[in-house]
Amino acid sequence: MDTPVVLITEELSPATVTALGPGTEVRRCAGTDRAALLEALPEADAVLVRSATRMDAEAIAAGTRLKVIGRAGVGLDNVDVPAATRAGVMVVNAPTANVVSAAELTVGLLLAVARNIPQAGAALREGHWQRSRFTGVELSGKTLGIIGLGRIGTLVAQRMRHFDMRLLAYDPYVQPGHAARTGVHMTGLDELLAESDFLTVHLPRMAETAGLIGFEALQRVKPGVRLVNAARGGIVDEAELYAALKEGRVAGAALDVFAAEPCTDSPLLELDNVIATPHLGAGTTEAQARAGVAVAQSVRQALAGRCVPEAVNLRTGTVDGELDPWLAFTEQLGRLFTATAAGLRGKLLVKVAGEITGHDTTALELAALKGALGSVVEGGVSYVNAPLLARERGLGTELVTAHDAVSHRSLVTVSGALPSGEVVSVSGTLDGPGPAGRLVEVCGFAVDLALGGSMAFLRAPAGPGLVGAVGAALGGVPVDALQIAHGAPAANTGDEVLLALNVGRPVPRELLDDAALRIDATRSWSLDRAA
Ligand SMILES: NC(=O)c1ccc[n+]([C@@H]2O[C@H](COP(=O)([O-])OP(=O)(O)OC[C@H]3O[C@@H](n4cnc5c(N)ncnc54)[C@H](O)[C@@H]3O)[C@@H](O)[C@H]2O)c1
Ligand SMILES: O=C(O)[C@H](O)COP(=O)(O)O
Repeated sequence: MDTPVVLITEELSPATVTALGPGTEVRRCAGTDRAALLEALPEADAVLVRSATRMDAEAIAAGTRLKVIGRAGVGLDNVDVPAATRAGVMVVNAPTANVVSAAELTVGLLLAVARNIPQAGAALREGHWQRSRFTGVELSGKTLGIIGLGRIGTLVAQRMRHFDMRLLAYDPYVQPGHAARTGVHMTGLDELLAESDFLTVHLPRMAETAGLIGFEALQRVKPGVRLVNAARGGIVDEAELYAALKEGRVAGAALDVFAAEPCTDSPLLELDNVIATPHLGAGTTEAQARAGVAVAQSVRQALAGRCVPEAVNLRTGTVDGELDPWLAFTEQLGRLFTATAAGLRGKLLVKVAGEITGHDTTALELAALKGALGSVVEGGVSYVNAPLLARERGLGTELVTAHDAVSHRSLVTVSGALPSGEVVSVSGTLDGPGPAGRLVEVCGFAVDLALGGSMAFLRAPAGPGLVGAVGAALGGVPVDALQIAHGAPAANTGDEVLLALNVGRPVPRELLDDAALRIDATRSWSLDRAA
């Protein structure tokens, strides 16, 4: 396999590259240079971005080899996650890496806007010792209205409690118990706006929140309120804020984020009662190291073809290391299922039994689906888009678990019913000899063959001379193992047997047809080595 190319499009901590390890080729381009980005993406297996690189549908489509987009930070408003999902590209972020830094910056901005610290410092540098001009207000005893009580909002609340502030929050999605534990009183937005001396915004930017603090909200604020936004630009309407600041209804604003970034020419920057920072919330050595390393580790896993449970567009639980080999194995079973069923209809049932059920096996359902769809869907199937592709084809999936795997320590079975009602199933286990895992059942026939590489199967009436006839038909195809399998006791396999073969190279269709003809096979199929 070629060394995967990881494209880094923004300034990331040096620890990020170290965490990517030696098995990747790191390339760089400026994510804000659209032409350079679109030119570099077709050769990238992974792209690492922060908030300034627009990974929209066009950029994702340009990344024809792309397997993963790593966002070294929280916000994903610059990544078109649905477009990535459709393209089978995993999206990973580092949702907690910079929250403490963002909360600490918010505390700094609250203090700065209360005490005019940047303005006073700038005046002093210009030679003006002006004490009364920069008289501020205390935080103690005032009410802080927190809009969005998620990770950062909560950290801000925890910190501002120690400034003796009364804490209100508006967040319709937060459980009252959580707020109470943080010492915050939940209110409606109107009440919060009317009562707060300071407002701080900690929402994601999305359709519902864009412009939330606009004309109407700013009409309802307590006169003289001071506002901090270190979340996302555009949640506070900049033109309306400008008007409110000019009027004095809002006494001051501290802004770390802007609707369009970089932003150096906003009229807001001309106002004395506005202080501003250039999107510095995550700008600490610690946050950058944490975000870069977390995302690099996820990217490595994704490039190794593993499930990354932290991926935002992946439907799975935690994946224990012990489950890793079962993922690839179950994918193989999924491929064999499709070859055996000669199609996919209705529902794919994934049964996991035995010791591995001690782990969260949700990912095995995805693995089976990925394998089952892989050979029949054009354009690449990944853990990410497999559920979507299945839904589009009307294919359902169900995972069932059982403690007891009967004669194996652990067993995975992938099965489904054909329109005729016939049930197709394939079962295998990783227990026992051989690294590839063993195929132990095919449609009720008990086999014991290595699963992997190329295989061929013929279902035919029992009788003498089967092996010789098949051997003669396959001619020069090297046969590593051949078994005549009989139906398991409870299986409805009639008087038929299954000839199952491990072969050294794919069996050409015409040779398999010839073999089938010679033994009156009712069905024959093959599985080629996975690409
Ligand atoms: N300035 C920076 O550098 C910086 C750094 C980190 C994060 N951020 C931004 O800060 C914001 C908050 O980050 P977080 O990690 O706390 O996110 P989070 O998801 O933990 O919290 C967001 C909260 O907003 C609430 N919410 C969503 N829609 C709402 C609505 N319509 N009304 C009220 N509440 C609503 C959610 O219930 C959630 O509790 C994000 O936009 C993130 O991108 C900025
Ligand atoms: O969403 C985030 O993580 C912050 O806004 C930080 O963005 P940045 O990585 O571009 O600094």
